[in-house]
Amino acid sequence: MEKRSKDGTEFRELVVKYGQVMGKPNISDFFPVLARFDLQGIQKVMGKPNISDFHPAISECVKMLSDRREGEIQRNEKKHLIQILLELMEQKDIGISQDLVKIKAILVDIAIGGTDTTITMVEWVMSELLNNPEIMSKVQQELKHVVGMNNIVEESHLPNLHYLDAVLKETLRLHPALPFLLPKRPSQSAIVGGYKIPEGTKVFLNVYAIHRDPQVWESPLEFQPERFLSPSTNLDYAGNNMKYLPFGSGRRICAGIPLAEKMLMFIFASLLHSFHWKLPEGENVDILEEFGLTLKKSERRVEAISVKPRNCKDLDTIFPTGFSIYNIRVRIMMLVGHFLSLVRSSNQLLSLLHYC
Ligand code: HEM
Repeated sequence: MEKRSKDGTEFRELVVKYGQVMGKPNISDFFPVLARFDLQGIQKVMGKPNISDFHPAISECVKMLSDRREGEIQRNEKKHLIQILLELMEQKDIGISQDLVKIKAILVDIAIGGTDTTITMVEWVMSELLNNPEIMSKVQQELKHVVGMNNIVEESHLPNLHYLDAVLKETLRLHPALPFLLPKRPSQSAIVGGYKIPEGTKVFLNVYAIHRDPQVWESPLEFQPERFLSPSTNLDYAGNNMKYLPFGSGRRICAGIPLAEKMLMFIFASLLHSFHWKLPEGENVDILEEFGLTLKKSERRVEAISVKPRNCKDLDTIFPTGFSIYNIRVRIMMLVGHFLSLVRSSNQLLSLLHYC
């Protein structure tokens, strides 16, 4: 247990370090001729900026599961994501070539793409709700109506939680987890808006600025979930409307949207259904941002008081009464693992891989 917790902490620090270095402006991107001098020491800090940083952790995971695979399948136990990937690796007729390096790359993509972004969004959503108690109370009213106070939140309730959905969308508008998306490099030169973008240029798209542009958003700096409830707005995460792109757009759009959406809905529906949350008297959550690939809160530790309105055994295990937002970060790692274990059929996974 102690080892797992140490490995988890190291892994999390690695993911954060990776994000910080990837997001740092690098003079070599503007003057590639300087790249070999590594003037800002970015290459040095990063070591080898590729997935080999993650190999020990991922390799150990793949080996552990590969060793246990046979026995578990025979005992008809539930298959794990990695087991399904390993099985796909052995099938030749599925139209996707898998090898261990690709499996590791997929796991690293999931680890980097799926954890820090989700954790960061949990912090922003909770901060906005704590600063806007009347909005939190509306979400709780909706939960009372849709779920009822004698039930626990189930997956089937999620599509009916329209106001919570609007709160998440509004938070992703004001605080997009990846404010410049992921950098792209065009394979051909192109002219965009009159500017020539030479082939191979590193391009960042400033979604943060688009989401706060007064020409396309009314009162853009105000937190107003209602703007996502109007049928005329009709904004989703599919990246079809260029004024709202929290998950990007086009062929490199986030591969984990259904998982991310469901996790955030489930987490907040559960947290707000079972607990009342408030800040100590007279305090506000600071919403200052920290620069990096992921848009983090600069002050992470927010002490919120959670008052449990009723006994809820399952949630007690994951979220004991009186924990702070900071503690949620640790718990999310558990939840991401839990949700990934829901991807059980190779068909589901195959369709995911086709999109990756
Ligand atoms: C709230 C949570 C999340 C947010 C806000 C988010 C956002 C994003 C964004 C903005 C991109 C870049 C898209 C672009 O550059 O056009 C991206 C890429 C990606 N995301 Fe997510 N993501 C989240 C959760 C997840 C999860 C849970 C997974 C998987 C388990 C995931 C997997 C990926 C992958 C693999 C990519 C790279 C896609 C590619 O380059 O083809 N993300 N995400």
